[in-house]
Amino acid sequence: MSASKVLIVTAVEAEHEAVQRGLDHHCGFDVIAGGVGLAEAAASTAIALTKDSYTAVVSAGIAGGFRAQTELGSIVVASEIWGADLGAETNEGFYDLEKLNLGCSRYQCDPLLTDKLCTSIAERGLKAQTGAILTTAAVTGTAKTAENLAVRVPEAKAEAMEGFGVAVSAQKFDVPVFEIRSISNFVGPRDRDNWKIKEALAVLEQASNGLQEVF
Ligand SMILES: O=C(O)c1cccc(C(=O)CC[C@H]2O[C@@H](n3cnc4c(=O)[nH]cnc43)[C@H](O)[C@@H]2O)c1
Repeated sequence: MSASKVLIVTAVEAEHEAVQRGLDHHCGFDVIAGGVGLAEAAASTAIALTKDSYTAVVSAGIAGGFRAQTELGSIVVASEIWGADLGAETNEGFYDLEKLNLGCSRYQCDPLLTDKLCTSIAERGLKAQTGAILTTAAVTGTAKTAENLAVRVPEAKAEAMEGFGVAVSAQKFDVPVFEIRSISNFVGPRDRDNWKIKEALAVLEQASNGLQEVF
């Protein structure tokens, strides 16, 4: 069986450093800060995948949690990665790419490895759960938008800005994709002053250590 080599893609340098600190050994893991947003993440992931071959790709970073579903400082491991903005707004509601017959707007993550990853993270004393992670072009800033997303995707646990971009590039290279997010804030009215970024980065560091048991 070939040795595993995992590409971990964060958005910003602070997340990149947190993931690096969490890995006891870096062999078998390449960590890059791919940039903020779906486009940057997709391009950075694709470039990395042309330069080396990987057995898995992981989108990792902080995220907003849906208030009824998560706690600040907890971890969400994606069972599904949604491109939540991809589609059309209509008088009858939001039509995703599947409904428009224009392509794929969500990726399923391998359930066995997703569950193993969630267990490995929980064994480190962290609160961890699996669920859908939405990728949005912007950080939700109102209660109405948060409600609309939660109604449209009841299984949504978290919202971030890169996962679907990482997933699209991974899929084009036929590499399994995963996403792990530490919850820094709640999805809803913009409350930037109460984001717990430092705490979420510390949790991301601890959770990253769990990657070594799974991959
Ligand atoms: O609104 C601000 O002033 C502000 C200040 C610092 C950071 C931001 C961001 O937009 C961070 C986006 C960045 O972090 C991830 N993230 C974290 N929480 C959320 C969220 O609730 N919704 C979407 N993305 C989130 C995201 O993946 C980006 O990498 C804003």
